[in-house]
Amino acid sequence: MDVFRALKRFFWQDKRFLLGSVIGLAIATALGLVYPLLLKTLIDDMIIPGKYGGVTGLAFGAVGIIVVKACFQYVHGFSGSRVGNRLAYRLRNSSYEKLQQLSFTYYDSARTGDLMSRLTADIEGIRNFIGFGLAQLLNTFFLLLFGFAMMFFVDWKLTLMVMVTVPVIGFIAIRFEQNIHPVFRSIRAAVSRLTVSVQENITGVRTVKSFAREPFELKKFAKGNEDYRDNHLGLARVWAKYFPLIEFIANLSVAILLLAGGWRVIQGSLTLGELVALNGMLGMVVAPLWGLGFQINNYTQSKASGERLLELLNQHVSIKNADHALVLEEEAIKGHIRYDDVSFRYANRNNQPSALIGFQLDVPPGSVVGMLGGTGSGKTSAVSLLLRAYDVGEGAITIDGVDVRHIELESLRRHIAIVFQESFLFSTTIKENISYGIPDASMEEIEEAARLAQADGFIRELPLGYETIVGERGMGLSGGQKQRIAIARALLRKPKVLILDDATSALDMETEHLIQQSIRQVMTGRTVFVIAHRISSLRHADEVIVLDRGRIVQRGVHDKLIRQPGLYRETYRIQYADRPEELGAEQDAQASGMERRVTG
Ligand SMILES: Nc1ncnc2c1ncn2[C@@H]1O[C@H](COP(=O)(O)OP(=O)(O)OP(=O)(O)O)[C@@H](O)[C@H]1O
Repeated sequence: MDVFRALKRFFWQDKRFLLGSVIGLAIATALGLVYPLLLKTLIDDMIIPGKYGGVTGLAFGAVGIIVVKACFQYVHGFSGSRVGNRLAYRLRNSSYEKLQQLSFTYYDSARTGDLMSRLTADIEGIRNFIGFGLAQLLNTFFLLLFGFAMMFFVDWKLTLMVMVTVPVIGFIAIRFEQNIHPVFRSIRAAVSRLTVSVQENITGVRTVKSFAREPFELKKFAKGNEDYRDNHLGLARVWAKYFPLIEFIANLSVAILLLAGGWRVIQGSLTLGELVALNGMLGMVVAPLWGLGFQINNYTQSKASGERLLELLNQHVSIKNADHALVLEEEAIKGHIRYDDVSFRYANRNNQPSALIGFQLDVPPGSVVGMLGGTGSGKTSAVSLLLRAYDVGEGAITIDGVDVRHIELESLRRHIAIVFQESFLFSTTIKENISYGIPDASMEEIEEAARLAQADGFIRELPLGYETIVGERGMGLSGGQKQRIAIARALLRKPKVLILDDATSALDMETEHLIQQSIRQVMTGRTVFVIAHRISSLRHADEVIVLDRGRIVQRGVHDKLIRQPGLYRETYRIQYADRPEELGAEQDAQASGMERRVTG
């Protein structure tokens, strides 16, 4: 019950409904137990003595009981669904809120399908148990209590005889629970694996098809499906082992009653009505014992679901606000960024070299920093640390002298806009995608941002213009179009710091050049980080950092770097190799100290 104790905060405020559900069912059940007593009265007091006058009254009494019983059943159903649905609602909200709080580190290893199944199937399992299963489990207990109390009242000796089977059934039920719980846990895990595989297959369907890997995917799915089936077969095996045992022992008690009770009726120490009543009551008590397996199932299943949800809800949030964190005010922030001897290693890469080592950088407000380096050299990691996607391992990053760890997260991220390598668009209109960071932006502001990002033109050519729905539910856009929408989204925020992480890689050089000009115009006096593999994206930077395996190996302006041997010059040579005249002219210009713009 520890799991449910831990989940108490989600349903305890509705304890009245929980109680209503339990008490409603308990009273309805207790009323059901009155029928055998009515039968006893009918046989012993009316049929055998031949006094038929009371039969009508008895029938009306039975109808009355049916009506009251139905009312209490309604209370059970109504209260149960209230508590269950409210609990599920709160759990969904809290889990979703937790998903928003969890940091990048968590998502580095989380699987979408698994999270989806926690938020749907697992919550559903808990809703069913708290809403109905719990009341039914308690009802079985009440039924045993009231049932045997009434049987005691009719004939205690006979009742004691049939009761010997109850501890045996109880013992088997407990063993059953112990055996079935791990099976349920693995069923839930198998469902989650299956969901992950379907979700990944759908998301990556283009890759699957273009590599003609459908047979492989089918095989992979079949493996998961087999796993799921085998788990269910395992469940069926446990059922098959315990169910007949419980049924046999339950029926044994009926046989004991018929044998001993029949003998006593013949002897005259028990009336026929009493035997019929005892038989009826025993049937009522034994029936839920058969169902005990189902209820235990329900309980263990929802316990397994609860464990999975608690695992998510109790997940440690590694990046959060420090006590008395400083709120960065729009007017006060200058944007002076410093990396002081920063080293960093990803939590899931303990045995591997650090992503950044001794990273030192001073970025005065209003400057443009370029970053170049091979794949995996640490460029994205360096900028991710600035917005606290992760916290530095050693050293510190400061903005205007304040350690980013002491700045309120929301205000830190409000002033930094990042355009990622892969632009993500939500399944909504282009307009809403651009205004994602500033939901109340005016149409003019949105259009202006799109113009700056060279996106306005193609957006207007779409049949529904800015109202066109894109993303999963909408129409597809080219990589370059998506990048431009993502850049417009960032520019609309007029951030103090703009980070372009290979954000123009899908654009032709001319468009890229136009966007660079816009950015220079919008970001005057503000700080820009440009991560790129193209020299044309970096050549106007105030300082270019060249990274290799997490270390800064070169730094300086374009003019200086093309004269030094190293990655920058190599990249420059490769990219301009097919235009030796430009390379030559460039070098001549350098020699004569002239400035010449290369647009590529
Ligand atoms: N989320 C992550 N979890 C674990 N390791 C990571 C993660 N992101 C990056 N790494 C590793 O950290 C190192 C630096 O990666 P980073 O993404 O910073 O490189 P990069 O220079 O931006 O590369 P690219 O140009 O390919 O984007 C690499 O070894 C990479 O495998």
